[in-house]
Amino acid sequence: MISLQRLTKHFGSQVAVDALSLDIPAGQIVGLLGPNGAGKSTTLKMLTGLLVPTSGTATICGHDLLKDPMEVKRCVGFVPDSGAVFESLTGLEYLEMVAALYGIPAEAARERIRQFIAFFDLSFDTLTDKLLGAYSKGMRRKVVITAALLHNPPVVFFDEPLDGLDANAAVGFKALIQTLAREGKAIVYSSHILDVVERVCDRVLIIDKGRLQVDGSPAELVALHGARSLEQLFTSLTGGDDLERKAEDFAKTFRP
Ligand SMILES: Nc1ncnc2c1ncn2[C@@H]1O[C@H](COP(=O)(O)OP(=O)(O)OP(=O)(O)O)[C@@H](O)[C@H]1O
Repeated sequence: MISLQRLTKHFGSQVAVDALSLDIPAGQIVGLLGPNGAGKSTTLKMLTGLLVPTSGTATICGHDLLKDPMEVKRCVGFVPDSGAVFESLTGLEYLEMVAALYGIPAEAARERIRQFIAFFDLSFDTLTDKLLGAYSKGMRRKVVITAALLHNPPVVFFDEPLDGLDANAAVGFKALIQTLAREGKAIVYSSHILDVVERVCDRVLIIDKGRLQVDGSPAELVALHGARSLEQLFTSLTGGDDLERKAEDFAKTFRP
């Protein structure tokens, strides 16, 4: 359903994403992990048409990213880590605008929006009366997730989706993506919350400096590398050795 073929992005002389090649079938939840600056967001931005690759390409639902960008956009939903929205619209205005852009008829859009606000426990009054600029971070996140799923895309990319969600909403969200995957959607989930990734994802990709380091199920990878957990595997692969000693040395600098 998603196929990357040597997907690459340079920013000047810096290689942010370095010849990534992989395939993701329908119904799979894939965790995209990597340290800060590894190239995760850049990869997702290329796959959603927000950044043009320097070389390589990808196909999504059979559509080539470079040759067929509009078809690709129809097939994907994206929750970016920025959570940026039009702050001077109400939540409902924003969602209706997104629905109109995807060509969803107004009545069907209202019904879908109603289902999402019930799921996320948002009040309809908040959605109609308050401008998005006045929403809390978590409320805004719920609206952005709703917007990404409104057109029922077969492929969904989430960049740190739990950021700002309270514990109840996070539990609901995890159940939601597992249900979406069972219905056949391919889901790519970029996050730093490793224990959630370990529990929710069928497959984990760890990238570092734009290159794919490992690819497999969490249990497989942990066993293969003789690690105690995904977190330990992650720190050993991505240069996090000696973190406790470094923390102690750093804390010492605050001593009088
Ligand atoms: N628009 C840009 N212009 C120049 N450099 C960029 C741009 N966007 C990203 N980069 C660089 O590309 C590299 C990869 O960044 P990216 O945002 O993809 O990392 P990330 O894995 O998502 O990191 P984080 O976990 O911190 O969000 C970084 O070194 C970053 O500074």
